[in-house]
Amino acid sequence: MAASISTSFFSPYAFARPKTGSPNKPFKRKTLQKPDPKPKFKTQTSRYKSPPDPIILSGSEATTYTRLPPKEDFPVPSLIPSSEVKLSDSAVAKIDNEIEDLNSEEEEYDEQNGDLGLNYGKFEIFEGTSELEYEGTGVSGFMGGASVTMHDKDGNSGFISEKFEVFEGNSDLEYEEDDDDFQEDEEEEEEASGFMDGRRVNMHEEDGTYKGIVKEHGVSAKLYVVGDDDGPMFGFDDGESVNFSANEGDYVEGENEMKEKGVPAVMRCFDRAKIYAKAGDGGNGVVAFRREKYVPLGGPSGGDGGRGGNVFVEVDGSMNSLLPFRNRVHFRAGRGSHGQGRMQDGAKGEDVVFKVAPGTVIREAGKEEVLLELLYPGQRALLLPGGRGGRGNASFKSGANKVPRIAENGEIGPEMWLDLELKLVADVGIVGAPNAGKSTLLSVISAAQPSIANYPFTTLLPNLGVVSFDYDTTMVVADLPGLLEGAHRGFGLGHEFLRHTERCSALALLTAAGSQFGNLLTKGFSKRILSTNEIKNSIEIAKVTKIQSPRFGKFCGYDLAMVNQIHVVDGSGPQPELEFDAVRLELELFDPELAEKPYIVAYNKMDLPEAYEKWLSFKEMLQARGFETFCMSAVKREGTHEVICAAHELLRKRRGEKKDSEGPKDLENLNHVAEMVHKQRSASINEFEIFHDSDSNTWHVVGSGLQRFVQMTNWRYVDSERRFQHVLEASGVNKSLINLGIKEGDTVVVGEMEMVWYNSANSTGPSSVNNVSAASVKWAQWK
Ligand SMILES: Nc1nc2c(ncn2[C@@H]2O[C@H](COP(=O)(O)OP(=O)(O)OP(=O)(O)O)[C@@H](O)[C@H]2O)c(=O)[nH]1
Ligand SMILES: [Mg+2]
Repeated sequence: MAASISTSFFSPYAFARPKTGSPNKPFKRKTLQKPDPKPKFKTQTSRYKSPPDPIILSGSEATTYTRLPPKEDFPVPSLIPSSEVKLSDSAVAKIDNEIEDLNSEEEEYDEQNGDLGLNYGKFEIFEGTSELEYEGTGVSGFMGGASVTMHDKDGNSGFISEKFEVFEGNSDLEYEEDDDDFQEDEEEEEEASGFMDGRRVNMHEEDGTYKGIVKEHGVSAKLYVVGDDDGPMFGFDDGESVNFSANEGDYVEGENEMKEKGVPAVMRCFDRAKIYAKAGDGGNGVVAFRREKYVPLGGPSGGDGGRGGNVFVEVDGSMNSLLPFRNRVHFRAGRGSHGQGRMQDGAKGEDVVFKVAPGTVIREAGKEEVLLELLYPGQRALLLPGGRGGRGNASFKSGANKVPRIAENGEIGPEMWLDLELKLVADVGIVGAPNAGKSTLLSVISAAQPSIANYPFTTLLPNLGVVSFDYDTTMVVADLPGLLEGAHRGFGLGHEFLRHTERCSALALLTAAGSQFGNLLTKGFSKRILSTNEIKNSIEIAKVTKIQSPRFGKFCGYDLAMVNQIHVVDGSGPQPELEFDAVRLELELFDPELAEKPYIVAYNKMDLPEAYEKWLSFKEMLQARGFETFCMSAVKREGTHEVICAAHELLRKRRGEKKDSEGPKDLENLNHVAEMVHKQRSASINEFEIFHDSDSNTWHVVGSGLQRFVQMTNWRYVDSERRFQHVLEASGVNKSLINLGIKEGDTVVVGEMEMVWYNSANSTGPSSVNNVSAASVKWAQWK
């Protein structure tokens, strides 16, 4: 109450008015220097992140790829020169040698022809592979089997003929224009073209901005470029900064970082996304009075506003990538309805739920701290709670004030930019003996490019690939290191290894054990098969290691339950049946549960006569044991489709079973983020800090409780101002300001309100609030 304020000699008045309340005075925005009293959850940091690790040729890094399903008519170079293939000189192995030859040849060529040449580094950026052949003289060569026209030194003639499919034969990037048009455009309007991520884009001028269209996976994205011809140019593609330069090879950095060149957006967005979530604002309360015949003095009847909608995040077991977030970035819950007369409260705002794949980690954008780690299908977390509805005047009725003319605004819902990262969990693991053709299979069914070579242990770390059946149906397949002797490859990799395998559960388990085998082997068991006991010991050690790393253990536990297997058997081996049994035994010894997971058997290398001959007996043997077996030639891409269809069927069944049997039971309470947000926002009004800006004589009162109070105060109502004065007094703000030496005429800023300090002693008296305000208040302004 105003009277209580008068007890102090320096009785302060801080007055506030909304900007609309001052029709006569011009609205002025005041620049405040410090501090920044921004609400905690409005953090907006750069949308750019450090670039992903470059893709390298060696198979020693865990890599993730995705692409559309292989098409029969896809223009891939024939790798098999004749019907019979000797592994030692198989075409796939040959490519490695050819790359080496190419490198040396290329250097020679550059030396001889100073001004024409092949820019090897340039090709490397396209997904890091180098199936690149050089034809010799002239200005053309071959890459991935497609003709490539070389550039001259200026970089302005020539381009890769055909479409972007030339890059490893699997990218669907293509230009809008065809080549001929492109050449013409280039001559007529040289400044109207440039390079984005190494690709030339034709631009046209429109309203002073250069615009162009880049087509990717059949979807065209508009590219806007600003800048001048001399300086670097920056482009924006779907609002995202892209590297764009006038000259090929120039590198233009984005705001904070550079993008990985040549990687289609689909791949970049596969396991990362940045989204915006905002909970709904609360509805406003209203001031209303009951007016009814025969009911004199009906009393206040303004209802409360409805609560804003919440933002939930839910794990969807059928998702295995974050690609859907390419289409939708903003998730806003509905706002609560306003209250109405006759004590009618507003309706609650609509909730919004965004779904993520199992294994998704959520962080506040730009921060390291993990907010949520969502592993299990069905898990649901309240991420942002909706804003509280404002109270209507019926709620302010009290013995002292039976006719309250006050109602609150609804609380603004919290908002947050979130970084999502998917720590991928494989749906299917390809297991088998070393050299069985596991990596070859993965390379054929997905866009993954694992190292393939005709010797055991080529694969040291898991490779992941996404197999797409259509745009909606995909599964993640992991190519695992060879199982039998692959164990001893773990030696020396230690925890580096674990870091990489974090994303691939099944593998993680197997290889963790492997590294222990490796340690044993180095202790003198080298080059001989371990005894069962030794293997069991190793497994125990491995399990302990696994448990020591909580996250690792968590993923392992989860993945183990999820992973199905494609067991690839090398048909060309001396005894495929024995090889098959040995791998099963290994799995069983490692973890009986793992061995019991559903699997299909794929008998590989059917193109080789020795495999073909043994196929029938192998099939009969497995049929007798009740297994369905497929035969295929991974290299020739024959029979692989049936294998992945069967694997997918297995997965589908399993997902169905899991849904029925497990469901989201015993799920831990994941609402801690919402609780944290709520706690921060509803801090007590007594918790505040005061900062003084002596240049402008401004006092900033910063405290989330007070700021929230200001935001929810509806200044249209007379009583609001009195209540606000009371809060300033009760919270101790006035006292603190006096102690700090505030002087008459100084500015006080609380939340969105700006007021002038007034000493009541100089005024007509504290009780006449209205008079004082008329005489002294500088109208409050919204910042
Ligand atoms: N003829 C023939 N050769 C194949 C076939 N599939 C794979 N190969 C060859 O077998 C060799 C081994 O293939 P990879 O895919 O590296 O085998 P892997 O199982 O991944 O081997 P590790 O990673 O060492 O365990 C390579 O030389 C392949 O070219 C096939 O269907 N037919
Ligand atoms: Mg391999």
